[in-house]
Amino acid sequence: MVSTLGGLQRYFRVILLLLLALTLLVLARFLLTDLELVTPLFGGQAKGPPVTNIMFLKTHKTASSTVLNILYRFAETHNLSVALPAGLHVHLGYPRLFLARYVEGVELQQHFNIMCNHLRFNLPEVQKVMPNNTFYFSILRNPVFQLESSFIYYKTYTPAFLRAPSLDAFLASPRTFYNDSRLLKNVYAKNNMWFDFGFDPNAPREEGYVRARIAEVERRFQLVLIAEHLDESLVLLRRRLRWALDDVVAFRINARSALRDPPGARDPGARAELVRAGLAPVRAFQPQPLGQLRAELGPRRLRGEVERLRARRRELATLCLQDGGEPKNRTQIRDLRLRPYQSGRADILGYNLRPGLDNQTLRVCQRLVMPELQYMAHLYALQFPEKPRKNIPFLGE
Ligand SMILES: Nc1ncnc2c1ncn2[C@@H]1O[C@H](COP(=O)(O)OS(=O)(=O)O)[C@@H](OP(=O)(O)O)[C@H]1O
Repeated sequence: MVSTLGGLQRYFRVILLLLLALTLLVLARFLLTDLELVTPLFGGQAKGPPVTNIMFLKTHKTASSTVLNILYRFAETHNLSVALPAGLHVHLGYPRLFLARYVEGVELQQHFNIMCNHLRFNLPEVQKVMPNNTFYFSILRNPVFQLESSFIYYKTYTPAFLRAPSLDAFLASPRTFYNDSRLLKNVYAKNNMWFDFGFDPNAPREEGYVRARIAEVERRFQLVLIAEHLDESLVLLRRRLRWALDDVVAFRINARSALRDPPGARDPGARAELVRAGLAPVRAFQPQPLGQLRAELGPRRLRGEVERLRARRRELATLCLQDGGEPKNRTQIRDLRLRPYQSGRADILGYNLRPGLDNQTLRVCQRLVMPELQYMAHLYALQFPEKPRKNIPFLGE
């Protein structure tokens, strides 16, 4: 009887200890989560006012219009000056190397807060326009996807693409179609991101040369976003710029309709082919925004931040967009101010807004979906009311 009692006591003690351990575990987990909730967002982040002097090197076909929309909205909301293309131009001199004189009003106003339109990077000239404490960042995309996007978008403009019957044919034998001598029109066909950074896309593929150029980029650019991990990249951008969540929430701008995609470019052989053909020294860029973020925030917090960003985007899509945010093709977009510029063989998608939005909501929603050219023209009119408006011809189609 005594031994049975002793056995029961031991049994209950073990159960009690297990329960205690379980309670502690639950409590610890709760406390940890709770701490994350109560500590200010991005605890450990350098404190200070939001960063407002920013140079974004907008590379081609890399989700850069989505980032541009973020910067335009921030500039407009905070009444910041933007280095916009002069006169009726829509680029800052691209594909020529950037010169300060391509910026409207540069002779009157020496420095601007934000520079983000397409340009070919040329640091000394950029420095004439941007303040010393400017935050420099850019964006890169997997060169295979970038080239696929570029091929369709510039199909009817770039000689190398014009001559190629299909993307597969181009990838199988790029030299058949690409000609160095037509560089300025062929920039979209070879190492386009490399070219945008101001480098020579036809330079010999020497390891030392490539490494030296990458070191230059690393010295100047505080951050390089990766299109394939855009949400994580935006979390990191927000952290660096000390911005609010809504400042970096954006819808996908300038996407192509899937119906017109040619098959083939995404097969694994295509990448090898691209690299073999010398089309992608950019592959040597290996920035690690995800690695940096995981180290800074920890994987659980990073997941939480990305989820917060996505949840807010879903919320805004429900608030602003027709049909739950389903992108629309050019014929479906009724408001010309919201119809994106169309190019080559691409069917570039945009959005319709929900009818019946009140004025304040309409303003916010319009800006979230306003295509790049229209937004640039809008900012230009605000910044230079005395100048003739930018002419956006396709609006009249
Ligand atoms: N959020 C997000 N995530 C991933 N990818 C995105 C995103 N936003 C835009 N995109 C894709 O980027 C392509 C358009 O790039 P750009 O805006 O840089 O084009 S442009 O040079 O300004 O014309 C275009 O690629 P393709 O659809 O492959 O053509 C867009 O779909």
